[in-house]
Amino acid sequence: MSDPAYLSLEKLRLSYGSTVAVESLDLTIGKGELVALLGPSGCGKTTTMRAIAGLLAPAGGTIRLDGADITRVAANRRQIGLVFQSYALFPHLTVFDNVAFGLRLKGLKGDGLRAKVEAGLASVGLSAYAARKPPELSGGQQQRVALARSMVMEPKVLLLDEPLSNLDARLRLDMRTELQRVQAETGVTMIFVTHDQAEALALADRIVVMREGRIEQIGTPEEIYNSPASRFVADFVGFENIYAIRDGALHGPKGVVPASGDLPPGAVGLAFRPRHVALGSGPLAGIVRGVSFAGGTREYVLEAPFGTVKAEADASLKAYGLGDTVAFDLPVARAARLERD
Ligand SMILES: Nc1ncnc2c1ncn2[C@@H]1O[C@H](COP(=O)(O)OP(=O)(O)OP(=O)(O)O)[C@@H](O)[C@H]1O
Repeated sequence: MSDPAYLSLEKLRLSYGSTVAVESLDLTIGKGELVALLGPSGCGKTTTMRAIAGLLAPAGGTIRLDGADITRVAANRRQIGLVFQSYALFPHLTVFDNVAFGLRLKGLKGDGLRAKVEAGLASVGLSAYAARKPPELSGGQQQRVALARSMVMEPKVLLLDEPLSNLDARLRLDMRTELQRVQAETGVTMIFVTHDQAEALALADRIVVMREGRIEQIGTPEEIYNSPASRFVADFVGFENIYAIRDGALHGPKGVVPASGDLPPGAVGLAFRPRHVALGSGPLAGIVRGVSFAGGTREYVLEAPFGTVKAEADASLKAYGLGDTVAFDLPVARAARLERD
């Protein structure tokens, strides 16, 4: 990464009238990085993107891009591209003319314009569709046109708001690959917003988890997935069994959890993914209250004295039925340790 502080947000405060949406956000993004803003609805992701784009004036703080303070620079002079859902394509213009639109505004025409548009369409695999109009394209193709339309402007940063949310599962995968390829080929810095942890984990170099207008944790997908710092992040990334540590003991909703192993000093809790639960043997026992087949695995809901436990086992292993009593273990060594609530 050539510039580790290519885009920086410093003590950014964003509000709508008297409603404060983002409190005091500090974030540094490197040139060429692909960063995901991840968090539940209302946590301030879109508001942050709007401020970076220049569509919302900050109530406080500074935004710097490529060495310049752009906090008060107009949106159209920031060299920041947007692929927002609300930025729909022009339905009456061809794909070519949609992609050419911004370039024409900049005064480009003739062969120079044609070459740029063709290269843009080629980069998203849509060269053969130049003469079509958006209503004659699939949702995924339309999204790729929107991506090409932004990319031909050679932005310093490309912002994408929920880029995959309108696509079905198959197209989502294609578009993920497409985004990664475009990013690798052009080296453009990308920030995208999502509330889907799988999307963030699959695409991003770094994930910024947001909660109520603040940053909760920043890390690589591996760090966020394996070592959530707080109960909030653990819950958000699929740790189904989260227990608090109090007075030297692990507590579930209905009582003490007799997990095996020493509790880590300083932690406020432990989080186990369903697959961290060792099923079939161990000092604990639970009654199967739910079972579902998930292809490669079976997922169980167990009723234990300290509360419900979600467990997962390889589908090739012995299957348990509703009402069966199953021995299990919660090995502390497999759990994520939570530093904060
Ligand atoms: N135009 C507005 N006027 C007043 N408050 C707003 C406005 N837009 C957003 N908010 C508030 O600001 C906070 C952050 O909203 P924001 O849209 O940034 O969340 P988000 O994380 O992008 O959510 P989602 O995933 O639902 O899009 C919310 O509490 C929201 O109610």
